[in-house]
Order: sequence, then C-alpha cells, then structure tokens
Amino acid sequence: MRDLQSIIMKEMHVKPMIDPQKEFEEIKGFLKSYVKAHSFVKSLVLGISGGQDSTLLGKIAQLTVDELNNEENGQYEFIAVRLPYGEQFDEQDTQDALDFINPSKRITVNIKPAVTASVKSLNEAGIELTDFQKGNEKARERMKVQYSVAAANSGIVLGTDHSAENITGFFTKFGDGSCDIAPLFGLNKRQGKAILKYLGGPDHLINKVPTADLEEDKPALPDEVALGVTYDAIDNFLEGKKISEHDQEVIQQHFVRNAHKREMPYNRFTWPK
Ligand SMILES: Nc1ncnc2c1ncn2[C@@H]1O[C@H](COP(=O)(O)OP(=O)(O)OC[C@H]2O[C@@H]([n+]3cccc(C(=O)O)c3)[C@H](O)[C@@H]2O)[C@@H](O)[C@H]1O
Ligand SMILES: Nc1ncnc2c1ncn2[C@@H]1O[C@H](COP(=O)(O)OP(=O)(O)OP(=O)(O)O)[C@@H](O)[C@H]1O
Ligand SMILES: [Mg+2]
Repeated sequence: MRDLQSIIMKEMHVKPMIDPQKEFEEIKGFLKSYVKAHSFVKSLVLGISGGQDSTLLGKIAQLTVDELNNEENGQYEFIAVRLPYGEQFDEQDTQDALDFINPSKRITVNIKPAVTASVKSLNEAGIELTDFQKGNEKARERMKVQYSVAAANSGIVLGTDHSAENITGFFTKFGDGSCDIAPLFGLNKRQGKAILKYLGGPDHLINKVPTADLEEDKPALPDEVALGVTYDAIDNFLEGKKISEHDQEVIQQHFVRNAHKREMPYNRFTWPK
C-alpha cells in the first residue's frame, strides 16, 4: 500500500511544502518560456468558472501576459472565457474572479444551446444520455469553445488540472481534462489556495467549496462528496503524510481506475505496459 503511495507521489510531483511566491514565479516562468519558444502564440485562453482553480490560473496568466508585454513591448492577451450553461448559480463569483484577474479580453459563450442540440441529435439517433453523462457533454462543449477561441486568436488553451485532481481523474476525459498546457500540475489543492492568497485573491473564492457543477439532478455537488474523500486527505497523501486506511484505499482506487485518463490514447506499443 505504502509503495503505491510512493509511486503516485513521484508521478504527481507535489512538494511536501512550498513557498507560494517561489512557486508562483516558477509557474509564470514556465508560461513565459513556453510562449517565447512558440512564436505563433499571441494569446492564452482559459474558461473562468468562478471557482478557485480558474481564478488562480487566470490571474497567473494575466500577470504573465502583462510581464511579457512590458519586456517585449508585445501584444499578448489573456482571454478569459465565461462559459455558463444558461444561468450560473454562482455568477457573482465569476464576476468577482474576472474583476480580480482584470483580463485583457473577456468573452461569454452560453453553452446551453449547443449542449441541448447535441442531446437532441443523440436522442433522435436513439441514444439517451443520463444527467451524469450530459454533465460530461457540458465539459466537452466548454473544451470545444476554448479551442475555437484559441484558434481564432492565435492562442493556446490553458487547463487547470492540478495534482489533487489528476490523481483521482476527477475531470471529463477530453473535456476539462484537455488543454494545450497545464501550468498548475505539481500543486495540490491547498498549495493552489496558498498561491491565490499570496496573489491577493478574494477570500470567498479562496475558501469556496470546490464543485464541478455539471449535474442538474445534483446542483453544485461538492467534489468531495462526489469523490468520497476530502481534499485535505488527498493533499496529505500527495505530501507523503499518513492518512486513514479508508481514505488511502479510496484515493488509490480512483488513481488505478482512471489510469487511462493520464495517458495519450493507448496503442499496441504503449499497452499493456
Ligand atoms: N480503461 C479504460 N481505457 C480507456 N478508456 C476508458 C477506460 N475506462 C473508461 N474509458 C473511457 O472514458 C470514458 C469515461 O470518462 P469520462 O467521460 O471522463 O467520464 P467519467 O470519468 O465517468 O466522469 C467524469 C467525472 O469527472 C467529474 N468532473 C468532470 C468535469 C469537471 C470536473 C471538475 O472538477 O470541474 C469534474 C465528473 O463530475 C465525473 O465524476 C468512457 O466513456 C470511456 O470512453
Ligand atoms: N461555468 C464555467 N465557465 C467557464 N469555465 C468553466 C466553467 N466550469 C468549468 N470551467 C472550466 O473547467 C475547469 C475545471 O473546473 P473545476 O471545477 O475543476 O475548476 P474551478 O471551478 O476553477 O475550481 P474548483 O475546483 O475550486 O471548483 C475550470 O477551471 C474552468 O477552466
Ligand atoms: Mg468548479
């Protein structure tokens, strides 16, 4: 059991302790060097949900763009994309996140008409999605929109996947799990919180209960309820601390079951390992 924890920790790259300022500088440095190494990149694109992760990455992306523009007299942009499914219950949080980030550009695309059309077309073909499956359809629609925005703006799509999410595979495959670069990977949830605090993020967003908010049957379902384990336990596990046997079991089961989400699609040469 402890062996698997060591293997997972190695793969997830979480430090047992961080200096939020130093970690922020490292992530910004990564983003800057990626942009500089790819001359076509003129914009960074990210969906802003009103949750902790996208508030953090949105702020880092904007600060990166500001710095690049100062240094290079450039015209880089961070494009913040609001992607509500109709009306969002936490719309005010999204507005607060945007005010904090102060992005170069804001775009809003309501994904509801597209999702409704997809569900209807599938239905006509004899496929009825459950509410849960429709949730994944929403996440994939959001991904599609962000790729369109990036393509139209010479940009790349950022993803908020971090180690406390990657470890359990708690994302939609080829939905919010898809992106061009994932700058927050290597952080657990509390480390993301600490960096957001360091950057002066609003308290209510720092302390907000994490939710995917994809299911209409279970609005604003907390991630921790869906997962059956707390982020505190996941964070402790990733930092190499001892947690309860039950929590360890739950985390490891998620990790093993969702191995396919952490790889490129398997082929004859990559599977079996
Ligand atoms: N062993 C295997 N090898 C290769 N592929 C495999 C596979 N097992 C399933 N698959 C494929 O994966 C699909 C299932 O994966 P997927 O479609 O992702 O669906 P699934 O993992 O069932 O659901 C996604 C979960 O992530 C949560 N989520 C989604 C989006 C955002 C957030 C958030 O935190 O914001 C959370 C969501 O609430 C839900 O609990 C299957 O339909 C199949 O196509
Ligand atoms: N309503 C939405 N509008 C725009 N983007 C969204 C929306 N919902 C999800 N996303 C995108 O999908 C990503 C994954 O969602 P996730 O819930 O994991 O992160 P979050 O909402 O930023 O933070 P938290 O985990 O604290 O809820 C978000 O970071 C964001 O980029
Ligand atoms: Mg969320």
